[in-house]
Amino acid sequence: MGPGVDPEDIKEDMVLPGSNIVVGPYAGDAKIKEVEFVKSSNKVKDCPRNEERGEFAMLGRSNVGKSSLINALVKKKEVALTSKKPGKTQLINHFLVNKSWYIVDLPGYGFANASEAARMDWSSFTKGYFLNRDTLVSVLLLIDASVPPQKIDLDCANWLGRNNIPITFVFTKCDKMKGGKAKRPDQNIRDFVELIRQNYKHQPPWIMTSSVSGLGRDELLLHMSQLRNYWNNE
Ligand SMILES: Nc1nc2c(ncn2[C@@H]2O[C@H](COP(=O)(O)OP(=O)(O)OP(=O)(O)O)[C@@H](O)[C@H]2O)c(=O)[nH]1
Ligand SMILES: [Mg+2]
Repeated sequence: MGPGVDPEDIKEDMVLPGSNIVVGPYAGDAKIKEVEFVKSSNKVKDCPRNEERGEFAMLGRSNVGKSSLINALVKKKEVALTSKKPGKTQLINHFLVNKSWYIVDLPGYGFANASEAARMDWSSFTKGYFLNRDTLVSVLLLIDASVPPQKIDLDCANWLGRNNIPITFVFTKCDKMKGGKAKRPDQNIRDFVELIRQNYKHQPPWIMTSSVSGLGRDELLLHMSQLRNYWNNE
């Protein structure tokens, strides 16, 4: 999994630790020098318009850690607002990085006490975004590694796959090593990757992260740099 790399040429030291991502010729400057909040939109047609700027959308269950991951990537505490209570992010929020590309914080899906109407609303709203946003480089689909694979995440992954929307699985909360009966993150990830393998012809990239320990941060940024450079050169 890496743009511009022939699968036959992959050597072990080209694979980023804690992932299946291969570093290839498109990998480049991954540093974040500056980030600014641009705007919140409640419709796709209100989102910032600039055909040159690729963007990455943070998607995942409510509370999975989307806003926290954005803050970890940009190394700022409160760029994106976070909360213990699900449903914190309600709009499409654009953050401009290095004056050249966007990170997009989206509302989470599937929080337990959302009404049916609110759920329908979520899906038409965000589905519209995915289907109509030409500058989308990749969706980062965040998956909570501290719980076993959830149907709602697999449904979401399958919907994106069917619609040919590029996706990277980003496992979050990999620092959570609770004992007891709960399975550990590494086992949950293995289970999830196996389920994905059955549904995809080509395995999408996946990577382990933690916004608490910083695990996977630099690797994810490097991955995003090669997706971006590939997108820019297409
Ligand atoms: N242990 C641990 N906790 C995390 C991590 N990332 C996020 N959290 C916690 O999970 C909770 C939810 O984080 P958010 O970043 O607000 O989640 P979100 O996906 O943006 O949620 P919504 O905006 O409601 O969709 C917060 O209490 C975070 O502190 C992580 O890597 N490790
Ligand atoms: Mg959020």
